Amino acid sequence: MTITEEALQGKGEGKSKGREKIFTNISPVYDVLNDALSLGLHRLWKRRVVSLTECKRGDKALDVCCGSGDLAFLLAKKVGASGEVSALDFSANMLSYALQRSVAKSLFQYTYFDEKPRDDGGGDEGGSGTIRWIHGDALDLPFEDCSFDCVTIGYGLRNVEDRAKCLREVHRVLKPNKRAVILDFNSPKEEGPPAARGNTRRRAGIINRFRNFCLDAFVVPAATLCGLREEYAYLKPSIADYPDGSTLVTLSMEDARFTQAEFQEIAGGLMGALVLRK
Ligand SMILES: C/C(=C\Cc1cc(O)c2ccccc2c1O)CCC[C@H](C)CCC[C@H](C)CCCC(C)C
Ligand SMILES: C[S@@+](CC[C@H](N)C(=O)[O-])C[C@H]1O[C@@H](n2cnc3c(N)ncnc32)[C@H](O)[C@@H]1O
Repeated sequence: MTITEEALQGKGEGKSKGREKIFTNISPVYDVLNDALSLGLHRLWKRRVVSLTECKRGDKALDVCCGSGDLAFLLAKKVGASGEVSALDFSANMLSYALQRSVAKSLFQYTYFDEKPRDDGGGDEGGSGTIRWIHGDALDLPFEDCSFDCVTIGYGLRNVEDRAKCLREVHRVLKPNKRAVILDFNSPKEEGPPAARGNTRRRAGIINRFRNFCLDAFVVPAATLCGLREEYAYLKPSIADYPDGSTLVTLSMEDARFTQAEFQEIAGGLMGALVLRK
């Protein structure tokens, strides 16, 4: 069974182990390939996610499926020194890269700026908030109910074994009337009566075909050069298996009991942000 087959069709523990293996294997090149293959645009998409959270200085933020920490670092700037970020992932390797980046960032701040850390307007005078890196499972968050002022998931909901359970956990740990924002690839569905949905179906087809062309022509070949063909080949079927925006909205409201849910397309429809309020 290939690593993709294990991750998508494995039974129980096997599926989870298969997915963990993918992210552990890609962790050394994850950031570099994301920057190269999205021409750095993924950073803008993540900034958009953090601004959609409405989180502010002094808040307590949670980044689930944090990986190498992109969203956690952005949240730390946003909440400032008086705030706090918890960043959780089930891959120890990904977390070790996040920690290395965290150390490098704090060294850089003090090495190049002899005065207090530069405030780029995102955080307090005193720089970024503290980040707690936690080795844990998105399906069983180790936090009390109503712990956080905002929650983010960047390219994680598609990868967890039980998306509804993950959404319920996010709802549980979020404070009332606060926001969770979930970023991932957009996977518009092309079915539906042709007459009623001509343009929508056509646009969905264009988005899906363009994305899959990029995955086949650039992403997987580049990953193959790094010896990670299988791991990146997982992207296409995992995106195809991911619900479209309206289905994610329905799942968030009806199963996870969010009071508000909205799906916002990003990057011309290639990506999407699910914006939820408890
Ligand atoms: C940050 C991005 C993807 C994160 C990501 C998520 C996963 O589930 C993976 C699973 C297995 C391996 C890797 C990942 C993974 O990296 C999005 C940007 C990086 C993408 C790899 C590049 C996608 C390119 C788009 C299809 C086309 C972009 C066109 C743009 C105009 C440049
Ligand atoms: C594509 S990476 C996203 C990393 C980061 N959020 C970003 O935006 O770049 C997906 C991450 O989800 C983590 N992950 C997948 N399933 C998980 C689970 N059940 N619990 C915790 N982390 C999980 C993986 O280990 C991986 O680091």
